[in-house]
Amino acid sequence: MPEKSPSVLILGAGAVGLSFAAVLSGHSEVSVVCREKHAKAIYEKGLELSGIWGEHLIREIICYTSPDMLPEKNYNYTIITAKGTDTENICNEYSKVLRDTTAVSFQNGIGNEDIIGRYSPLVIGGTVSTNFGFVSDGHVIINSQSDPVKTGIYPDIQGSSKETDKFISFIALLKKCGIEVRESDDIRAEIWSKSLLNIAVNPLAAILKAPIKKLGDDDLKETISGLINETFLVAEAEGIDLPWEDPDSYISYLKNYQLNAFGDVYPSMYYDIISGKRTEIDLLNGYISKTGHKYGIDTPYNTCITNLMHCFEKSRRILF
Ligand SMILES: NC(=O)C1=CN([C@@H]2O[C@H](COP(=O)(O)OP(=O)(O)OC[C@H]3O[C@@H](n4cnc5c(N)ncnc54)[C@H](O)[C@@H]3O)[C@@H](O)[C@H]2O)C=CC1
Ligand SMILES: CC(C)(CO)C(=O)C(=O)O
Repeated sequence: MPEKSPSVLILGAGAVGLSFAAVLSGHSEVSVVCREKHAKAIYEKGLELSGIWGEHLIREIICYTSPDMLPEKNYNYTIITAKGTDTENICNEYSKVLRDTTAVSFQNGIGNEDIIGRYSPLVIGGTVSTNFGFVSDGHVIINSQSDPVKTGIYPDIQGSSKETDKFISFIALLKKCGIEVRESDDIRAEIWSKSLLNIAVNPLAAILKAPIKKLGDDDLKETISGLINETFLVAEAEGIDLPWEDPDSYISYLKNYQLNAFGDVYPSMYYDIISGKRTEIDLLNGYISKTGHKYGIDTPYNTCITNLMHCFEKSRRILF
């Protein structure tokens, strides 16, 4: 069979990475770095994808479970979909690959692209406002979505024409595979905008063991306002141009649109907690707390929720 072009490697392929692998395999040669249990299931029965991005069963996915298994090869694109807590570690393990590729982050949180930029000559940032989960090993499901994928050259579009061409080809590939995508000339602002949702929703849903729609409860109004107000202040200090005029305009959008778009599903942080894993709190609320401190901005809500999540992480690890 002739090799499909371009070549894509997905590093840290779990719910998000395997879903992208399934759809990208239509028009590219996809390899994934994943855990043994998924590799085994994919080789036995193929990679299965269900849900709103369509039903797929793909047999030609190449799986690797360690750096020494990778062939000597320059991948056109290397997409990182590991949790933000694992970004540095996975970049380190796969640094040889990252040296000669365009690296893309499809992760939550603030700071991943800065880490990846130390390993790769060109970084494309991305935000994904879609809910992904597992049916079983090697079988992923996409439940709901509030926005298209947004991507842009990180930190801004001031790249060379060669870099811009690589970015344009990447967008074209996503579109060809049927992924709804918007290009952004200010991906930092997009990452902060997407993080507002995760900052407001993820830790509270994890602590309350509640689906996303429950975050509209009046009892949580003050807490969510506190979290978002502080994030707006820190964003301003960082020179981030958020697309909402003020915190209340974003909170209306959250309540009237985003909470309903996700409804009954649970955010990724909930699954981290119930499976006893570390969460991405330090790249979200923890990032606001730490950066606020740098500028002398008080962030009591974000600091409190970050500390609570750290305690919760520890106790869940003891319980499970
Ligand atoms: N699940 C969701 O609905 C959404 C998740 N996100 C974000 O996307 C990112 C990925 O999330 P998920 O796919 O849910 O996480 P996941 O935990 O399902 O997948 C990450 C996978 O990477 C693997 N991994 C980590 N380090 C590795 C290494 N060194 N070698 C091999 N495998 C390694 C993990 O074992 C795991 O299987 C996170 O930043 C998350 O916040 C964004 C939007 C929605
Ligand atoms: C968009 C959302 C809330 C989808 O589940 C997400 O980013 C997450 O789960 O972390």
